[in-house]
Amino acid sequence: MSTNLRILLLNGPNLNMLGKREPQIYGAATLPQIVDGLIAHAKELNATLTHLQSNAEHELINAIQQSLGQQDFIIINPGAYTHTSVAIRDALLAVAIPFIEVHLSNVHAREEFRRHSYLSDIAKGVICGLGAKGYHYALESAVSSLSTIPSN
Ligand SMILES: O=C1C[C@@](O)(C(=O)O)C[C@@H](O)[C@@H]1O
Repeated sequence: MSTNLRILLLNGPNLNMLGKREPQIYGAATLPQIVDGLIAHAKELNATLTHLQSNAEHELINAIQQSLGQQDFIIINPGAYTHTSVAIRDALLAVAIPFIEVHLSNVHAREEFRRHSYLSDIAKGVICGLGAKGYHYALESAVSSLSTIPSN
């Protein structure tokens, strides 16, 4: 397996409130607990995981832009920006880094407005409704897809 795959994990608005925020929907784990588990998992898979959570759309966009040439894959839970942000879609299209969209909750089993995503049709894949495990499945999928790309 190749080494040093670089994966950027982005979490959007209100995901810093995990653990306190509607735990019946989003679970009891805090974001630091989830991220620590993912960093450890990434290490086992010979990947480096960098994380940013932001409540500000422009910070997420800046992080996506700065990923060009620096990151091999993006795992993103855009939070509510999923349903509103043409700008995050455009940033992901601009850098053309493959990404997986993750949601803790099953957005299709909730309010109607959560069913539309500005990102899903350009994502490599979408995982929703599986709680924090969804991030781990995304990580495994990212590493396995990157590891099958032949290197020179
Ligand atoms: O903030 C969030 C979290 C979410 O992305 C999820 O992880 O289930 C689903 C979004 O609809 C919501 O706005």
